[in-house]
Amino acid sequence: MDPDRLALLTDLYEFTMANSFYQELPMEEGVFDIFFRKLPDKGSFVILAGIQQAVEAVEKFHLDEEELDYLKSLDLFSAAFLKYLKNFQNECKVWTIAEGTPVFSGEPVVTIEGPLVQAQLYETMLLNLINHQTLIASKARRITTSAAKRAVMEFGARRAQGPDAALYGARATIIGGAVSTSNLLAGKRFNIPVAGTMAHSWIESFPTELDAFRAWARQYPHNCSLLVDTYDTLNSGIPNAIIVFKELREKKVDFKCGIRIDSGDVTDLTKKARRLLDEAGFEEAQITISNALDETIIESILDEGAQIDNFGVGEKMITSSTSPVLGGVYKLCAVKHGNQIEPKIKVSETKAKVTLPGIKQVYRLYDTSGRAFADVIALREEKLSSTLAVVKADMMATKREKVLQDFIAKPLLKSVLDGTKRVGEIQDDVFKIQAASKHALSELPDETKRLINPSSFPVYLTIKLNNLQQELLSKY
Ligand SMILES: Nc1ncnc2c1ncn2[C@@H]1O[C@H](COP(=O)(O)OP(=O)(O)OP(=O)(O)O)[C@@H](O)[C@H]1O
Ligand SMILES: O=P(O)(O)OC[C@H]1O[C@H](OP(=O)(O)OP(=O)(O)O)[C@H](O)[C@@H]1O
Ligand SMILES: O=C(O)c1cccnc1
Repeated sequence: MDPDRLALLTDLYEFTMANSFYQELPMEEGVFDIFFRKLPDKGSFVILAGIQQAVEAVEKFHLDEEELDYLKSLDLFSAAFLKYLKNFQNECKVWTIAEGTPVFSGEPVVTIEGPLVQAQLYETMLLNLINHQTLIASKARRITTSAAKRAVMEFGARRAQGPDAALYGARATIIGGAVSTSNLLAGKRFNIPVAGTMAHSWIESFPTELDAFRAWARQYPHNCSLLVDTYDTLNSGIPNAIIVFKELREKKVDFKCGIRIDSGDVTDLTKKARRLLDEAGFEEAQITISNALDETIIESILDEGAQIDNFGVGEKMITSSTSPVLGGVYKLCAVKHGNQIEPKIKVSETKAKVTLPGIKQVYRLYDTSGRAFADVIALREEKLSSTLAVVKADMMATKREKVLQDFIAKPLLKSVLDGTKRVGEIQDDVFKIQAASKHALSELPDETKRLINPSSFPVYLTIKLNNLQQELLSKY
C-alpha cells in the first residue's frame, strides 16, 4: 500500500482520541518519540529503516470522500471533526535519525511535534512502517555480515507475510546489505537490480536435465547459472552443467556461467562442485546456494570451508523468522502550551518501561581517531560541554555516573519536515542509504557487532535529562 494511502491503516482509538482532542484540547500541541526497547536476535543495535515511507505518510496524510463516509458511518465522530479531517493538512514537525543508521535501545529515532489531534493520529501508521522495515533491515544486516562480503540476493517474495511485506521488506534487505532482489515490483519501485536463476520446474519440464540446461544456455548465455540439484547434484547436475559450459566455450560466445545448489549438505557439495568446475577449467563459474539460509547456517558453513560466491536468501530474511517482532513504541514526551514546554513521563513498575521526558537530541560521540564510543541522549536545548557528566541510560546498570572527555559529538536527529514543507534531506536512493549504513557501522566497536553475545554500546543521559526524569518520577 502506498505510504500516502495509510490514513485508515490504524487503530480505532487513534481516531477516537483525535476526535476528543479536537473537542477538548483543540489548541494543545504534543511531542512524541519513537524508540525501540528490546532488540531482535539479542543484537546490540538495529538498522533504522522505513523512514522515507514514514515521512511521506505524515507529509501526505489525508482522507478521501469514501474514507470520510466510512468514518461517518461509525457514528463515533463529531461533524466538526469530520470537517477538519476533510481539509486535513499536516502541521506537525518531524525530526528523524537518517535511515540506515545503527541505533540503540531507548534512543529516540523519530520525534513528531505538533497539534495533538494530528500527532496522535500518526502513531500506529508510523510504528507499522518503521517497525517492519527496521526489523527486516536488521535481520538482513546480520545475514550479510555472516556472508563476509559475498553477495546476498533477496529471494523472499513467495514467503513474505503478504504483498507489502514482500515489497517494503525487499527494500529493507537492501538497506541491510543485500545486493539484489528477485522481486520485480521492488526492483521497479525502488530501482534495485533484479537477479535470479531458474526453478526446478524448468529442469523437470524437459525430457532430460541436459536438454533443460542446453535450452537455458541458448536463451540466457549471459546468466547461465544452472540449478544442479533436481536429480543428483554430483553425478548428474554438475557434470551436465560442465558439458553445457564447454559447449558455450566451443561456440566462442560471450557467457557467464555458474551453478545453484538448493538442497543437501552444502559444505560438502560446494567443495566438490568447486573442484569439479576448476578441474574442467571453469574457475570463473560462480557457486550460488539457497534453501532456508540464515546467519547461523551461513556462518557455520563458511567456517567449514564451503565454497560459495553468492547466497540466495528468502524466508528467514524477509520474515526475520528467528525474531519476528520489533516492539518500537510511540510515547508522549512533552506537551506545549504556547511557548511553554511541559515534559511528560510514563511511569511503570518495570524500570525499563519508564520513558524519557522532554524534547531530546541524540549525539554520537567519536574519539580523536574517529571511532564512535558512546551515544548521549540530551535535552534538545542543551549545549554539550567538553567535559560532560553523564549517567548510563540503563536504569538497572551499576556505577551509572561517568565523565566523558575528548570527543566530537554529532547530533543524529535532524529536522526534515515542517507541515507540508521538507526542511531537511531524506535520502531516497536505497543504495546510498546502504552505503551510509555501512559507513556508520564501520565506526562502531567490533565487539558490539558480534552476531552472538555482542557487547552493548554505551548509551548515556546527560545529568540534566536524568535529573528531569528523576524529578518527574518522584513527583508521580
Ligand atoms: N553443512 C551444513 N551445515 C548446516 N546447515 C546446512 C548444511 N547444509 C545444508 N544446511 C541447511 O540445512 C537445512 C536443511 O535443509 P532440508 O531439511 O530442507 O534438506 P534439503 O537438503 O534441502 O532436503 P530437500 O531435498 O527436502 O529440500 C537448510 O536450511 C540448509 O540450508
Ligand atoms: O528457502 P528460501 O531462503 O526461502 O529461498 C528461496 C527458496 O525458494 C525456492 O524454493 P521453492 O519455493 O521452489 O521450494 P523448495 O524449498 O522446495 O525448493 C528456492 O529454490 C529456494 O529454496
Ligand atoms: O531466481 C531464483 O533462483 C529464485 C528466486 C526466488 C526464489 N528462489 C529462487
